[in-house]
Amino acid sequence: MNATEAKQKIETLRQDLEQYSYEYHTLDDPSVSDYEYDKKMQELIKLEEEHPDLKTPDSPSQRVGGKPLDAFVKVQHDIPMLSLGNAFNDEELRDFDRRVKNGTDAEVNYVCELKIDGLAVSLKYEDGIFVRGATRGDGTTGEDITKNLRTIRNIPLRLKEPVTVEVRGEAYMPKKSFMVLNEAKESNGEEPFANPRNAAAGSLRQLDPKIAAKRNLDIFLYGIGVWENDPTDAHSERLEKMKELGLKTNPEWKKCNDIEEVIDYVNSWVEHRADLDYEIDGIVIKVDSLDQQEDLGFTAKSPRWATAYKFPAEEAIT
Ligand SMILES: NC(=O)c1cnc(N)c2cc(Br)sc12
Repeated sequence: MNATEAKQKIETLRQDLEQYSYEYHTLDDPSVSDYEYDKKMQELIKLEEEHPDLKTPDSPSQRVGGKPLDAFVKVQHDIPMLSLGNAFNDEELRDFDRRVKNGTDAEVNYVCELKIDGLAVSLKYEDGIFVRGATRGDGTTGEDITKNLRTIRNIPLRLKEPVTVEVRGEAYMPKKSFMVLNEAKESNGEEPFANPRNAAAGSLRQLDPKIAAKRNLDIFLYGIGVWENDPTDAHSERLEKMKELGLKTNPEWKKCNDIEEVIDYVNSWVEHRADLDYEIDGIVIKVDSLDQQEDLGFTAKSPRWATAYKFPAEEAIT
């Protein structure tokens, strides 16, 4: 096989493997067996070893790569990753709604989303290629944890379109993985993690990507930092476009026409949060229109166009 044929074969294998991984991890609907996947991965690795000039960081063969880091590099977020104001009961949600309506003349629609109890992260894609992942840090400065985030199978190394965008989301550890990890820790005489959030944060702050790769972490993407040629006018459109790009968004989001519908959504999840296979600590409510978000703006710390309804702390998983 000459270099041109090898390049074409490598590209075909990568596209197949990315599609299989997306079907398996994000859609939960694999079209091939693990054997078929592994056979193609071995073929890709062999071809890349025979043609090292064709091995690139976005290859599926490069997910768990490199030796342990000595330390994490600090990174500046182009747009600060802010925190949210809180609401603790229905009346405080109505207060939020009144403040929003005082800040805009148009009719207000909201988007409600589950507030994932994990570690907030930023993923940067340039021309569709995953180039950098970082923790939220203090909102302005985070840590570069790209190598660890690359081990999360639901983070595509290449988007379905060559867009340049920075997306934000929450990396988390599913409840089942948390229990298995803590059982292993306790049987090794190690201190168990207190909760899945600490386990996710502790795993992503490992300097050795091979450790993070074993922690079965997952992610939901829910926001946008910088987006070149952003084609959307509403947050709900962004969630749909992110999914089209191959990014994993949480399926439970809901567009609500008024605050009473928001309150119904919140109260339904107070009752059903234990049914989820991941932990949530509340509901995030956002004004859907991006123009209205811009009109409402920000306080020093938080957007005026969003709030977080906080649940009481959940009983520890035992
Ligand atoms: N869907 C969302 O916007 C969302 C979900 N889960 C979270 N932990 C957070 C935190 C911020 Br800040 S936003 C958000």
